[in-house]
Amino acid sequence: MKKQRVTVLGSTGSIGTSTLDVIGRHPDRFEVFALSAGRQVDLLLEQCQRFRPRLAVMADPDAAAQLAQRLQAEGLPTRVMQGPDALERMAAHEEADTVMAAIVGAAGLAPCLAAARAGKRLLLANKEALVVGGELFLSAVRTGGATLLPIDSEHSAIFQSLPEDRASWDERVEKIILTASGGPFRTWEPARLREVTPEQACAHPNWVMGRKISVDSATMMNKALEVIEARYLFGLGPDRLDVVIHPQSIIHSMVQYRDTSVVAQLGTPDMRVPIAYGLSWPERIESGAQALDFSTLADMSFESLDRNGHRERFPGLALAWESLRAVPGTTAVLNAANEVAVAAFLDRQIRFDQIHAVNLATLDAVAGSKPQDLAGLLELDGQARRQADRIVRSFS
Ligand SMILES: NC(=O)C1=CN([C@@H]2O[C@H](COP(=O)(O)OP(=O)(O)OC[C@H]3O[C@@H](n4cnc5c(N)ncnc54)[C@H](OP(=O)(O)O)[C@@H]3O)[C@@H](O)[C@H]2O)C=CC1
Ligand SMILES: CC(=O)[C@@H](O)[C@H](O)COP(=O)(O)O
Ligand SMILES: [Mn+2]
Repeated sequence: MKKQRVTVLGSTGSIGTSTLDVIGRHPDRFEVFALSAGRQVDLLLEQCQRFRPRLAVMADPDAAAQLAQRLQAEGLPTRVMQGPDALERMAAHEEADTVMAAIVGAAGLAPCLAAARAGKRLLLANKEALVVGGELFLSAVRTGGATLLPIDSEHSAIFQSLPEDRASWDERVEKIILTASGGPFRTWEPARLREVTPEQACAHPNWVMGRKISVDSATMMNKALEVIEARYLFGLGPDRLDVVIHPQSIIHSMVQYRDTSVVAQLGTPDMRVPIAYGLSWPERIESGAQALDFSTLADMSFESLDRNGHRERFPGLALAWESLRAVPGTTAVLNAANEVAVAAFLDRQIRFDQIHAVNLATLDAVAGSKPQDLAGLLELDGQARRQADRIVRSFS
C-alpha cells in the first residue's frame, strides 16, 4: 500500500500532537511530509527528530531561525521554509496527499484555502477557518476537487451518522442535533460568571484542549462556531440545526431523520477517534482511545437550552443563528470579535462575562459584507478585530 503523506498544520497543539500520536501507530500507512507550529521550538524539534518530515514552518521568525539552526546542528534532513506565504506553499505542496488543519483561529484560513485549491484530502479541525471562509471556502474545495473531512468531534459524529449519499441529506434528514457539554460553568449562577478566572475557564470537564477553544466551550461560543461550521459542512439551513446539553460528552452528536429515527455516534471523549477516522476514511483504524465500557457508564443526561437559566448563562450561543441569518460575512465578524475578546480575557484585560459584550458591540458596529476573495475576507476580519480591540480598551 502506498503510504499517505501527511502535512500537519499546528502540530505542536492539542490536535496536532494527537494527530501525530495516531500517525505514529501506523507507520505502514502514513508518513509525515511537513509540520508547522507557531513558536514552540523544542516540541517541533522533537517531532522532527521522531517523524523526519521534509519541511517545517514556524509562524514566529525568531523561532523559525532557532529551529533551522538546531535541525542543522543535529544533522536532520528537515528544511525550514520561511516568508509570509510559507504556510500556504506548504499546505499546497504537490508531494503531500493529506493536510490536517489544526492551527487555532483565522490564522489557519489561508493555508486551508491553499490546501483546498490544491485538491488535498483536508482534515478540518480549525473550525474558525470555515466560519470565516464560509461559501468561499466551500467553493475552493469544489474547484480544487479537495475532499473535506470534519475532525471536530461533533461534525465527525454527524458525518458518521449521515447517509453516504450526500444528495439525499436534504430529503432524508429532519435536523442535526449537536451535543454540548455545557463546559465548567453549566451549573453556575449567571451572576457569578463575572468572577471567572482564565484557569477556571480552561478547565474543561471532559476534554483536554488548547486554551482558546476551552474558553469558547466555557462561554458556549464553541457551540455557536460549531453550529455555523455544521451549516457550511452539511448544507442544512439554520432552522434545522439544534443543540442539546449532554454533560458527559459520550454522544458526540446526532442526526434525526424524517421518520423521527435518531442516529448518533458515541465514544469516550478522545480526539484521536475522529482524527483516526479522518485519516483512514472510509476505512477504520486503531486510534489508541479506550473503548466505552457500558457496564460502568453511570449516566447519560440531557438538558434543554430553554431551562435552568442556560439562555442567560450562555447568551453567545444565539449569535450563531443570528449571524447565519444576517448578511454574508457576519460570521467572520463574529469570529474575529470572539478571537480578540478571548485573547483579552486570557490576558486578564476583560472579565469572562465581557467576552459576550465585546462580541455584541462588534457585531453592532461592523456591518458584514460578501467578500469576493481571501483579501476581502482578511480585510473584513481586520476591520472587526480593530473594532473589537477598541471595545476591549474601553472596558479595561
Ligand atoms: N483541542 C481539541 O480537542 C479540539 C480542537 N478543535 C479545533 O482545532 C484547532 C486547534 O485547536 P487546539 O489544538 O486545541 O489548539 P492549540 O492552541 O493547542 O494549538 C494550536 C496550534 O496552532 C499553532 N498556532 C497558533 N497560532 C498560530 C499562528 N498565528 N500561525 C501558525 N500557527 C499557529 C500553535 O503553535 P505553537 O503552540 O507552537 O505556538 C499550535 O501548534 C482550533 O481551531 C480548535 O477549535 C476542534 C475540536 C477539538
Ligand atoms: C472535542 C471537541 O470537539 C470540542 O469542540 C468539544 O466539543 C468541546 O466541548 P463543548 O463545547 O461541548 O463543551
Ligand atoms: Mn467540537
